[in-house]
Amino acid sequence: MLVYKFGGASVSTIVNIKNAGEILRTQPNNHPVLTVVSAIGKTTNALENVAHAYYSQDIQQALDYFEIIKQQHLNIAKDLLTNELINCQNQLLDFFTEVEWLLHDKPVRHFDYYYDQIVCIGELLSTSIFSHYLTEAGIENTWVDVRDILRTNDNFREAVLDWDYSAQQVEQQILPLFQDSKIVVTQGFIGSTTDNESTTFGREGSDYTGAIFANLLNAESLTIWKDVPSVMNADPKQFDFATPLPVLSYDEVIEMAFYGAQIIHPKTIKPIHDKEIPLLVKCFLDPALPGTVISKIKTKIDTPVVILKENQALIKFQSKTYDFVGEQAVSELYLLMKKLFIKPNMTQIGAINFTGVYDHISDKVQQLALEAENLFDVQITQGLQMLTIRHYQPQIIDTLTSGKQILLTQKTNETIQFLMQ
Ligand SMILES: Nc1ncnc2c1ncn2[C@@H]1O[C@H](COP(=O)(O)OP(=O)(O)O)[C@@H](O)[C@H]1O
Ligand SMILES: N[C@@H](CC(=O)OP(=O)(O)O)C(=O)O
Repeated sequence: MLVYKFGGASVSTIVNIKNAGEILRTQPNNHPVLTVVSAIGKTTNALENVAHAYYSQDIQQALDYFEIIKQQHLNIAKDLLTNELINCQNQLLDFFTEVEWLLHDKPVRHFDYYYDQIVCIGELLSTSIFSHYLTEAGIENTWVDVRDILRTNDNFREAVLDWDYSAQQVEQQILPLFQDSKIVVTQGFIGSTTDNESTTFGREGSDYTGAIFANLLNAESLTIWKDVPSVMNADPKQFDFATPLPVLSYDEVIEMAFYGAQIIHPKTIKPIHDKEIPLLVKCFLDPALPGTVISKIKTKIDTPVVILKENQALIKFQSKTYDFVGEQAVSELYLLMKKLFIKPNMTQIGAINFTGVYDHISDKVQQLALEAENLFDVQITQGLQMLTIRHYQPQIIDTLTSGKQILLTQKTNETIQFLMQ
């Protein structure tokens, strides 16, 4: 059993969808493949706009945004399909109706609940189109609504998997499907509660879904198909010195992901690490390239690995009373962060202040600052960059920090970090 994950980029155009189909058709040894697919291109961002417009009760704006998404998907289906077109359109229309019904109701619950009910549709649409395309191309497959399989709690936007229940569903519902066809197509990123409410695992969470299925199916490997030749020592879109890393250990990749390397979602590693399942990162544009093999084997890395995170916000929490910021104040701050599902990328503590650096997800950062104002004087600095260099050398530090104002630095034997502007 193999698990393949196709991200938004690998199904973003007609050519890419056909290409992903060919990867499945020509997959060596004709293994059964559980295929996890993300929303097409940047659909999730577009659906986020629908959710925000809806929650601020600008219904017309929400419907207008949604109309664009509908047309984009209908156009892709029209361009891609002939025999399967009607079946696919009918399935798409059912999903559209689900969202439109919701958009006509008044919001009475928390934003994160509505976010998940709306945003989950991206993966349902993409998999419907992809599965119908495979059928049309003569590649037998079965489409599955992953919300019938992956059960989560109701932490909307950051749902936690019920492993036992989901394992049962995989055994009872997924495994028998492979008797009919070698390929099962399902959605990344989404799940569902016991009350059949849709949930999501956090942005870019489809890699995690791939890892969940690899674990539950005891897969031979998990392959994540990307638009780059492999995992590299930096994002090639940001740095032209980026070079491929052909082999990596789970330990290295979990650190890279933790520090913000956009190539793999941080939650992906644990489920495959626990069953020692290799993770292959391969290029969908050229499947013959070797890509990167990630496994438990420790490898020495000679080249510095660079991660640059943009859009960071520094929040300085200063004691209002000139009392020390001790364990009581720090634990209250962490409880607040837990409540808001926001985690610091870097922290520093002084006598009368605590400093945290966060991804600037606007609603969360503002809310944290606002709620912390009961306890601290709060000051936010936005628009910062966080540079992390693993296996650092003096020369690369000089090159990458030259001309920058450094606001914070942290250093261990392996990793150096700079918050800069
Ligand atoms: N260390 C890295 N090595 C390779 N690519 C990286 C790295 N860090 C970030 N990237 C970026 O990750 C992108 C692919 O990931 P992503 O866009 O999330 O794909 P998808 O949405 O298809 O899963 C690449 O285009 C590349 O710009
Ligand atoms: N579509 C979701 C989940 C995801 O993982 O997407 P991608 O595989 O394209 O990063 C998102 O954009 O957050």
